[in-house]
Amino acid sequence: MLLCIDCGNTNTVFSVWDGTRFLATFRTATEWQRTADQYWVWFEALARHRKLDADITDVIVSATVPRVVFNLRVMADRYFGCRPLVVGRDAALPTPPRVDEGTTVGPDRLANAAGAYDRHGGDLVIVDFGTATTFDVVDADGAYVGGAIAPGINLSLEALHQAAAALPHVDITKPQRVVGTNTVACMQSGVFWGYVGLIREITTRIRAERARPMKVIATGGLAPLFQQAEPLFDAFEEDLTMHGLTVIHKHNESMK
Ligand SMILES: Nc1ncnc2c1ncn2[C@@H]1O[C@H](COP(=O)(O)OP(=O)(O)OP(=O)(O)O)[C@@H](O)[C@H]1O
Ligand SMILES: CC(C)(CO)[C@@H](O)C(=O)NCCC(=O)O
Ligand SMILES: [K+]
Repeated sequence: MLLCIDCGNTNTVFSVWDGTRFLATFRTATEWQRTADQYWVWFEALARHRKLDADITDVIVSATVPRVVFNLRVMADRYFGCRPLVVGRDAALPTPPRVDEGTTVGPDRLANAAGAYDRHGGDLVIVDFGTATTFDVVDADGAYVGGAIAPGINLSLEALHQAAAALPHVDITKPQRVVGTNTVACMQSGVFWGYVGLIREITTRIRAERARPMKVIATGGLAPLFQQAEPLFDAFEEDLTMHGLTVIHKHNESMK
């Protein structure tokens, strides 16, 4: 079985893929100091709790935090007896990205592109609501060809709180009104409706710049909240990055 690891700047997610479906998904905060043994103790305890009979033979990693790769490699070697495929380092992609020379595209964006192309074909914009909100553009042949990076929603709210003494910590929600009548409502309005505008503007401009119809695919925990307010996306894929990792793994297997 394949263990897919998506290490974001905020959260690290382990998903076990049996070749047809994901049997289990476990989430933990990303901490670059975590050792191979710590990962394994955490994973093994949850797997046992879920009575997961997972014989992991392969590991694939997307790490937006480069420092975690070393310990994940040690974990794969020590506990699963395998050498992991690391996206952006030793994993071949179904279609290589077309970006400026010397640019290192985030591995999560490359996985998103591979996963979305597999499910929807080409000419896509993927909107991923993580630590950052990323827009990934996928060409007709499945290549990642660029996009946009905006601050993430929780990051924007946190930045307000950090920088302004009178602004509290606030969680995102869809406000009833645009005109807030208290501090929290004002902050939620600014970030929520500001984001609706940001998403609409960037997807509209990408479509215009590329002068062709493009499907907009959303992923990440906060996507449904925005779709509720306005039809911004053509589809929502909960597990897009993970699905992309299985696609990249399969491609590498087929080349052996
Ligand atoms: N209504 C909500 N309010 C606040 N947070 C939410 C809400 N719904 C989902 N979330 C959070 O959104 C996050 C979605 O995770 P996702 O994997 O998309 O990105 P992330 O883990 O935050 O970022 P990264 O992948 O960059 O580490 C989860 O941490 C989840 O708890
Ligand atoms: C933009 C993030 C932080 C989103 O997780 C990640 O994809 C990343 O670190 N990217 C590197 C830069 C780039 O993708 O162009
Ligand atoms: K993510």
